[in-house]
Amino acid sequence: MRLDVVTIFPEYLDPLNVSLVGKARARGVLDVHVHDLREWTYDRHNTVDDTPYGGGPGMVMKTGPWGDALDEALADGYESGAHSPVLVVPTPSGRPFTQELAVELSAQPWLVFTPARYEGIDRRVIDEYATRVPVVEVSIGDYVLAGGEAAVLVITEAVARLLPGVLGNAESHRDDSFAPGAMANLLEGPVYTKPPEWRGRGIPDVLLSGHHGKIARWRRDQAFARTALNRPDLIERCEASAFDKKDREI
Ligand SMILES: NCc1ccc(-c2ccccc2)nc1
Repeated sequence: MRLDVVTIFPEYLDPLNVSLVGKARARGVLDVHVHDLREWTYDRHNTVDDTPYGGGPGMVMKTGPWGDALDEALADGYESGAHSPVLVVPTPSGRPFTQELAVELSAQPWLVFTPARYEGIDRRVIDEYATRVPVVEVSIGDYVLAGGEAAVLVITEAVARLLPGVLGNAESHRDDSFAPGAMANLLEGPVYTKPPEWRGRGIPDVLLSGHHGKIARWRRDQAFARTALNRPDLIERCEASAFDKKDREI
C-alpha cells in the first residue's frame, strides 16, 4: 500500500517512522510519502490560507497550493506504478471511523491523506478531486482538533495493522474488540500476566483453572459487562449472548 500525506506540518507525521507502521515501511508493506504543502506556495510568506468568503472566524486553506500539491502527489504515485488512489479527508463532519472502515481502507492500494488546518480546505478542492478519484471524509470522533494530522496517525495505524505481514504471530487482529466473531462489538475485558500475585492482588481463579470453556465464558462475560458499562450502545449489535441479564450487573 502507498500512502501520501499532504500537510503543513510534515514533522507531525514522524511517528509513521516508528513502531508498527515504521516496521511495515521497513518491510516494504507500506510506502509512505509525506509532502509539505508549503512547497507549493510562491509568495514570500508561503501563504496557505485566507479569510473565509461570507465572513466568520478563522481562516480557510486556499485552493492553489492544494491543487498543485495533490496534482504532483497523484502524478508521482501514478508514475511509480501506484493505481486507484482514494482521497481520505480527516474532518469532524466526516463518516465515523470504525473498524469496518479501517478494513475497507486496508483493501485499497493507495490512500492520499489531506489533513487540513484552520477551518478546513476550500470545498472546491474536494469537489475537484471527487471528479477523478473516490473521496472519503472521515471523522475519528466528536471533538475538534487543531488539524487533521492526528487523525491521519490514528487511521494509518488502524489500517496498517490489518495489512498482511504487519502483525506478527504473537499479535492478532482476530480477537480485536471490533473484529467479526463471538467477541464482535464487545470491548476488551481485563487481562493478566505473571507474577501470580502483585501487591496482594491475585489472578481470577478461572484463569488458572485450565478449563478453556469456562475461561472463554468468563472472558466473554467480562467483555459484555464492560461493554454494558461503557458502551451500552454496542450491546444490541453483538451476537445474542447466553449471558443472563442478571449477570450484567457489575
Ligand atoms: N474527527 C477528528 C477531527 C478531524 C479533523 C479535524 C480538523 C480540525 C481543524 C481543521 C481540519 C480538520 N478536527 C477533528
